Amino acid sequence: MSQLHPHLEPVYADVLHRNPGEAEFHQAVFEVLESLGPVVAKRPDYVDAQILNRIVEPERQIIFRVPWIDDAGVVQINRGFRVQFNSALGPYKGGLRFHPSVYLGIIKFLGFEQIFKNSLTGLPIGGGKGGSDFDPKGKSDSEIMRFCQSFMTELRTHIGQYTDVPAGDMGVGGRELGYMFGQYKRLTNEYESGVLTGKGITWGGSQVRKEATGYGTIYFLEEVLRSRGESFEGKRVVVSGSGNVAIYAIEKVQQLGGTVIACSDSSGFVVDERGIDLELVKEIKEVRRGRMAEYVEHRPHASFTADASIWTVPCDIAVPCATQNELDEDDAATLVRNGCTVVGEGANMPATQGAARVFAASGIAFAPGKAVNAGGVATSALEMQQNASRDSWTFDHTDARLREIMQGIHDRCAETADEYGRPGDYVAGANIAGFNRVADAMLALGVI
Ligand SMILES: NC(=O)C1=CN([C@@H]2O[C@H](COP(=O)(O)OP(=O)(O)OC[C@H]3O[C@@H](n4cnc5c(N)ncnc54)[C@H](O)[C@@H]3O)[C@@H](O)[C@H]2O)C=CC1
Ligand SMILES: O=C(O)CCC(=O)C(=O)O
Repeated sequence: MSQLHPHLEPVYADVLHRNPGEAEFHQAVFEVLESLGPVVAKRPDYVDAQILNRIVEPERQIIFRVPWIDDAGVVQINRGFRVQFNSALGPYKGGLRFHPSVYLGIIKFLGFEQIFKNSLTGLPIGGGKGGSDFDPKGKSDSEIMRFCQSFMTELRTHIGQYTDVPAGDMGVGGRELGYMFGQYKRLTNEYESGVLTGKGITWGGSQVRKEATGYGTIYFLEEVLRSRGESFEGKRVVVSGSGNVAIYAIEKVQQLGGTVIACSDSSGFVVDERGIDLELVKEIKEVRRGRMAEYVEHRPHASFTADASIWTVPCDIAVPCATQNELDEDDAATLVRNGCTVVGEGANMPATQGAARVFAASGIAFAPGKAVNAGGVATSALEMQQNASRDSWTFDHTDARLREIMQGIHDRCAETADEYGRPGDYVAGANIAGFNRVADAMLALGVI
């Protein structure tokens, strides 16, 4: 707490007191407050209007029962969540996560991050997040469908194109969104395309949404490299994870001339010095829904290592794209020692606070998830635009918009860091630029 500005210490103390046991939420709040000292010093009106105390309290938190019947005919019960965190800039917007680790603290950390991320896009979207402790691993298609239908039966009361627009996150992709949209349509008797994003192309989705978080991550890092007079050409890159974000981050690195030599899943990591065979990863993960260990059965020169850290693999650029707190202080020190010069968070909060401190002290470029991975939600906002105008843009047009948005986010972070006396500090730049836009809107809307 000693690193916080005196106006911010009581805000954080209150968060700890009011949200006991929610470690990830505490971490996400601390990381933002840590950057805001210069802002509160400059803007006493934010302090007077209690903007800080208000922004850390969700506008609404919904927790509900999700009963469903498994293939053996046994009734199962999961818990569903939707945290509608802040709607100063637009309807709540953020994904749904299905993972056994999900509890209120995870959803609140993700929803809190989403406020600033969505603000950074410059688009009219507020912040929210949801999900369930349902574990999709090993479930049949029919079980996934029954779960999604039950989840949506309750969620539908709380969402809508002008209210709250969910999308995918871990464990929620095109298949799950399809089942949820189908159930929403059935319950409401309306084809309200704008209620969910990440939809399939034939039923109201946008080109590039599937690729957007991964591509956007690499477009952001391309700008980081450009600002240092470098490019992806010839760079050795390590990408953790092998899900939606990781797969399309790998694809874009390869298109830009870099070599991704390692990727992972929760069981371990693969190293392929000839470059990861992305078609094989897509086949294993998107089609077979299998494990990364299967990779080496097809590429015997590659290696698979179970239960160890992927960050021991020497690289120029590290892109964590799996999950929160997957890269700790020791991993960060190893990366720096091995010559890594750029780290960009494709996942939400993958670096621990200790890791972030190591990166900051080492002077390497470290760019936070709320800026780097904002391309997913930005393209969701483009999907909402297309739905509202009953339009459908081409892949190239949408991709060009995404690239432009990511360049804008990069420049906004870099310029804000300069303006607040923290040149090169993408963490401070992202937190301050994201916060200021929301704070100004909250001031204008009065005490609500
Ligand atoms: N899907 C999206 O549009 C967006 C996702 N994100 C974030 O990106 C991250 C990944 O999300 P998705 O790719 O959508 O999920 P996903 O469910 O498609 O893939 C997650 C991948 O991470 C792996 N994984 C999980 N825990 C791991 C661990 N401890 N070590 C190594 N691998 C692990 C899984 O095996 C899987 O391959 C999450 O932090 C998510 O919140 C952020 C912005 C948008
Ligand atoms: O596309 C969206 O609405 C949300 C994506 C998301 O969950 C995220 O940015 O973490």
